[in-house]
Amino acid sequence: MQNISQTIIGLIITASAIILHRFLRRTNIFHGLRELPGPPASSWLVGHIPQLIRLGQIGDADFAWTKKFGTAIRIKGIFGRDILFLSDPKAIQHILNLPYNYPKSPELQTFAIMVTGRGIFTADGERHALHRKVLDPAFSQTSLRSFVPAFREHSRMAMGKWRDILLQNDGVPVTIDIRSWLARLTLDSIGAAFDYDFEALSSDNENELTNVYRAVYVDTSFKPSDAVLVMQELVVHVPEFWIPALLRLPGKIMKTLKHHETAVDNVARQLITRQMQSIAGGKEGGKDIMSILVDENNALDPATQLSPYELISQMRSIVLAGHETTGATMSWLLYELALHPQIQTELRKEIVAIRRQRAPKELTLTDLESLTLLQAVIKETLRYHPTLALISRVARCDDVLALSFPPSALDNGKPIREIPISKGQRIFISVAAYNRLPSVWGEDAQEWNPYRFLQSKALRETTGIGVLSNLLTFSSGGRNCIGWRFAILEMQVMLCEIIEHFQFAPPPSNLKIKRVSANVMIPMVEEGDKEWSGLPLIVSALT
Ligand code: HEM
Repeated sequence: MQNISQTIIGLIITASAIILHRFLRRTNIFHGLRELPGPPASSWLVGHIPQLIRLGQIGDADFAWTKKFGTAIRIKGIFGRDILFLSDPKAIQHILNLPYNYPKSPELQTFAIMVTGRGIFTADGERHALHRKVLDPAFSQTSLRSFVPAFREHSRMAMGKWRDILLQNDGVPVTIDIRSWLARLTLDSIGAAFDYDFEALSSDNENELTNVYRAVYVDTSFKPSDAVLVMQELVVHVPEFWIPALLRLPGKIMKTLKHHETAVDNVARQLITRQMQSIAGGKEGGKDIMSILVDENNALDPATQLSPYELISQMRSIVLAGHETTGATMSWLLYELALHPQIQTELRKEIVAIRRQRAPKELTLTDLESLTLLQAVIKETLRYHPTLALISRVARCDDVLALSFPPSALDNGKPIREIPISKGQRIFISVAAYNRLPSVWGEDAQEWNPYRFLQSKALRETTGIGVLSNLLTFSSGGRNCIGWRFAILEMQVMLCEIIEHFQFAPPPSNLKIKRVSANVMIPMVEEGDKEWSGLPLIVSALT
């Protein structure tokens, strides 16, 4: 009897120790993060998450906290969890250069599996490296060059539709929801890169697929309630093999995700079958992304090859990651040009001048590269409006992070130069805040000013972050955006076509444009007490 009670007491003590240990780890009472400054949280349940993704405009909290507390801050997540909130270049660089030591945080990973399956976006470690190896050739310079005619053709198709709208209005400038058109244009452009017509532009209105994508972005993540935020945290504990069952649950979010899965998987299956049949028939494979992917995969040792499910997930990942991000960036770009008419005119002059030199031939890639203001306008928009404003990670092992800008004037008077990181530590990397650090971008970092990219590099602090001009917008390190060159090229082509022929002015004054979080940062219109996702601009035709 005594033995039994001793065993029970032993079990209770062990269980309590485990619970206490987990609690302490979670709240970081005893380690380095407790020294860091940060804003007070008004809710234990959801911490600062609403400020980041639900209240005000996206980036507002990031800018205010960074200005007040510095580039390494402690904030609160769900159930009082401490989160390291970073905009510090050295610390960010370290984390992103070790992608498998700092994988995606579990709640993001679970959601990403629900949306994209098991493709490049959700693969980890060696499997992720294999996904990149198989995909890299589809994003080579040669491959990208072959997509240019399709980018051009689809831009012209969208412009033809805008001309029709203007004609119906007797040529008088008209308000057009540019975001909806750019979402359709970028969806068709990425479809063309898969040699598939999503028919987003040719349909009279938004078609089933464009609606599905809009729903994936807006319905699943715009202004999530506290209950949804807590659910996302709890779903992490559900084993992965239950995810297909979760997608069958009732409710708007699950219904949208299931609808998206079915719609895109059907297309992906058709494309894989088409390429397999070409190979079986001895025909030369296509040059589109899926054909290259299937060919590269077939060349691998059969033991390591990607499964058909992984190939399908690959298409889901690329189409999702590749169209709305570019569409939203282009929307913000045209919005900024509408707000800065002088720069819009100067950009048009640059484009028209090179077009006159080349006519009747199309512009070459070298021509596009030579347009310095065009490059600067794209880079400045990527800096100012990063469509993925927050990158979320978790530490897989203990580590130490060195800082570029140690927070000074702490209570004990000692600046913190390094932060000890414990295994399991959640980290939010604020792309929005880093991209506007005055210490990196200058005192006018909070202004949209493309000329900063035309000044001497010496005027800006070089952080070595990212794939392009110190920007964090395409992330950095081994999990950077594989499609960044695709996005830049597509935007260059679209911009050349559109700015030459159309002029943009700000939306009517009763409409207020806000930057909101809906998986990506999208424009939201406030019209009285109504809110809708879109970006209406006043458009006039020039030629
Ligand atoms: C302006 C447009 C774009 C922006 C701002 C952007 C941004 C990003 C960012 C920040 C990441 C890292 C996410 C993370 O690790 O949590 C990422 C990853 C990715 N992007 Fe992009 N992206 C853009 C366009 C594209 C395009 C056009 C494609 C494909 C055609 C693409 C495909 C991908 C893929 C497949 C990944 C996952 C890479 C990996 O995990 O190895 N993106 N993107």
